Amino acid sequence: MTELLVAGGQVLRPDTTVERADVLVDQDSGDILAVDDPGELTGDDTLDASDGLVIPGLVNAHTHVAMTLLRGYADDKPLDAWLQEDIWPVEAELTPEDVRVGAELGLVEMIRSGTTALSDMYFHVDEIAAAVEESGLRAVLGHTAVTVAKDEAGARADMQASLDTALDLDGAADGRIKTTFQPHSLTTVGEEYLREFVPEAVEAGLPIHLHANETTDEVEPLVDEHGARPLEYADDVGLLGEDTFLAHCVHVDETEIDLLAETGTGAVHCPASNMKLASGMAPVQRLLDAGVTVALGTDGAASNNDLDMFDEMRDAAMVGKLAADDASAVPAGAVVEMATANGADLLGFESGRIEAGANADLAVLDLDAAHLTPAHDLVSHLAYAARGSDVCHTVCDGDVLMRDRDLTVFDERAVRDRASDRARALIDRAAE
Ligand SMILES: N[C@@H](CCSC[C@H]1O[C@@H](n2cnc3c(=O)[nH]cnc32)[C@H](O)[C@@H]1O)C(=O)O
Ligand SMILES: [Zn+2]
Repeated sequence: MTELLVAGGQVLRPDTTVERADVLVDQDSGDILAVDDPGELTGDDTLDASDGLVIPGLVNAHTHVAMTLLRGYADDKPLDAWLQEDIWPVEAELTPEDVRVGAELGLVEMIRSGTTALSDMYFHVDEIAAAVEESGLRAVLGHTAVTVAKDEAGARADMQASLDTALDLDGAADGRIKTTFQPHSLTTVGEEYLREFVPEAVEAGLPIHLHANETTDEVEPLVDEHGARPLEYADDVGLLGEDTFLAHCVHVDETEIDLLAETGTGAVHCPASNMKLASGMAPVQRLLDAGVTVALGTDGAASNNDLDMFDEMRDAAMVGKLAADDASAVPAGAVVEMATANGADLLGFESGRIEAGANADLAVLDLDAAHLTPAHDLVSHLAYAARGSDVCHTVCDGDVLMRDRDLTVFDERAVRDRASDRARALIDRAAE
């Protein structure tokens, strides 16, 4: 057994208190063996956490990781126009190789900013899985199905591809990859396809991930068509339940919040994307008060425009207060839980907590910085003052993926060069 000691630091515990402790990791099983007082534990190798804060690896519970290639390509537009006029035409030109390097770029960015698990929605998923396998990170992947603007055969094939991908890839990369069945949203997948395929996914035991209630444009047509709120319709077609998590949930009313709580459906809040596309402000404190598990996601890099979960925590706390008109809403501890334990719970991973028996997925922040001085409250710093670039070490499944800011996986320079070249060629192709 090879044991790694994360030594000399302060540690964020599952109850969001911080204490001086060492963390012992079993690198073979990828689990945390023990958390104990400084100096009590010994290991074969040491990761120096002095001047550091050891936190669970952050969980990005909703993203489109390969969209890094479109970062800064189309800004300052609302969701519908942004997707239809800019994003979808370019995505139609994406090759498997593009998706591979876009994913690699996003995963590099995640490792650099202390994210160790992601939930992704995209296509050419084999390429994303290969990149995740190489990265050492943990991920929930899936093929996203869209049926609007497709003939019946094309629509059914896309839904079937979502089912097949989820069944085939589950458990890949030694169990670091899990999967979800992914209808894109309640307005981009037709009712007949949901009624046909959702029961199959549930029967197969597949978790489900989709976009829901992101903009008012997604709510009103459904209310007109079904005479019910979107999440009542989602419940009617069998989409809600403990194995489902919904991205966004911006425009949800009290009935829908209760429905999420009653069915145990999770919500992934994406504050930066919601602000940038002017989608609206999710009622996060009301969701939390109702007992809904709320996690955090960056969404794709084209609507954020980075994959830094520290920004997301800060944005969630800020816009949560504004939405509730209450400065005590969505406090620091709540956003830290959203970005760690809640995300892990929705994704179905034993991570998100620094405790014996949990996955050894963690990040160490260097606290020796002007913007983190003084240190009245390190949980406050995590939510409001820290940045992804403060992360000095990242560990996932017991493996050190970044040590002293040097990546041990990927040739970062080569990934960035290839991503820049492919992004440029992609935009040129789309313009032809
Ligand atoms: N475009 C493909 C499949 C969709 S993959 C997932 C999609 O979600 C898109 N996406 C990214 N951010 C958002 C968002 O905030 N809301 C809805 N879709 C988004 C993303 O660009 C990507 O096209 C098809 O038509 O078959
Ligand atoms: Zn999205």
